[in-house]
Amino acid sequence: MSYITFDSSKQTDFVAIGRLCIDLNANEINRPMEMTSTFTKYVGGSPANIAIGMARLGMKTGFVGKVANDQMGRFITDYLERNGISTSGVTTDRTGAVTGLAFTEIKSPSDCSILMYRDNVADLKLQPEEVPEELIAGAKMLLVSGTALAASPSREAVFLAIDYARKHGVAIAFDIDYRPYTWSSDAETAVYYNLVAEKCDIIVGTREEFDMMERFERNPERLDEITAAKWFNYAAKIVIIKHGKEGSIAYTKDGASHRAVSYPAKVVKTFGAGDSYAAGFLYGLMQGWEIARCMSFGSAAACIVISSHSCSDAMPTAEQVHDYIARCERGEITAT
Ligand SMILES: Nc1ncnc2c1ncn2[C@@H]1O[C@H](COP(=O)(O)OP(=O)(O)OP(=O)(O)O)[C@@H](O)[C@H]1O
Ligand SMILES: O=C(O)C[C@@H](O)[C@H](O)C(=O)CO
Repeated sequence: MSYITFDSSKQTDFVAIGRLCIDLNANEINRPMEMTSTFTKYVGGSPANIAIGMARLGMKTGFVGKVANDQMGRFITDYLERNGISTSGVTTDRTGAVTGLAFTEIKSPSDCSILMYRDNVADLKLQPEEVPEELIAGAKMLLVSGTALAASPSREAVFLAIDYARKHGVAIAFDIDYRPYTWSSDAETAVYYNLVAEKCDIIVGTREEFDMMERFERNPERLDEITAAKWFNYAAKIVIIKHGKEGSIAYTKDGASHRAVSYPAKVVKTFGAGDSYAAGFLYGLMQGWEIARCMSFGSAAACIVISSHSCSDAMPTAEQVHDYIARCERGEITAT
């Protein structure tokens, strides 16, 4: 059953809006960051990771965002272009803003954390007038990432992008992407996330991220089905709640639900799971696959990324994901 309609006449498959940042992943793993001295630099930012994932899977992809007017900004735009992602919607900040940095700490495969430097970042200075209506209008799907709502003018740019998408029949996916360090008030966070979620066809988040959005509502046992039911009263057709190694649950507007277990993985670090899962799932939807197959594909894509040192660089091709699933089915991959 197809829950989302994609306009096949559109020239671009996927456009994401939000932050373009840099990951600095500690090379000395299995120790605290205080004891590391070298890092490897990758393009980062959740929506950037997802867009790179979609491009790696063969989707014609574009990006709407803002980069710093420095070497990091140029590193990012060069990387996007080398990965076949249109940067026509990427503008350069001229105010001296900087590139958001995510220092990642890998204390153990299951104990990872991210230290984010996000003061005066260029990505939150994206202006509404810098959102290209024609790029969004020509896409099958727009991805909105929640952290872009953390400050003006980026916040207003996102709402305008959503309006463009709805005006032009573009499917809208919302990856909640809640990063507490970027927000100043719980109430402000919940309000803006809810205002966006009401307009989206697909909503993806962890149980904790939905808890943040529901902080003023009655769902004391945090039941996933109660969470999902709310959004079907708005624009949502699919609501996905991710549960880490325990897998994920997808609810659809027709009342069905689909559980997906995770695949085994030789985990290097846990972060990047959500972005690769989102890319794999959304790719599957765009192929017209059943929900369960989309979830499995996303789950396998996540395993490939969490088994790697990077997020963006490790985003897999479709062939790699299919191969990973086949190897798991043959029992060739065991979890560590
Ligand atoms: N340790 C793991 N082993 C195997 N699969 C995993 C593991 N952790 C996550 N996954 C897969 O990735 C999916 C998304 O992971 P998770 O629920 O951690 O999202 P997230 O918190 O958004 O990820 P991130 O850490 O990137 O923010 C899970 O539903 C599961 O399929
Ligand atoms: O989203 C961020 O700003 C951090 C990411 O770049 C990092 O790769 C990660 O945490 C992915 O989940």
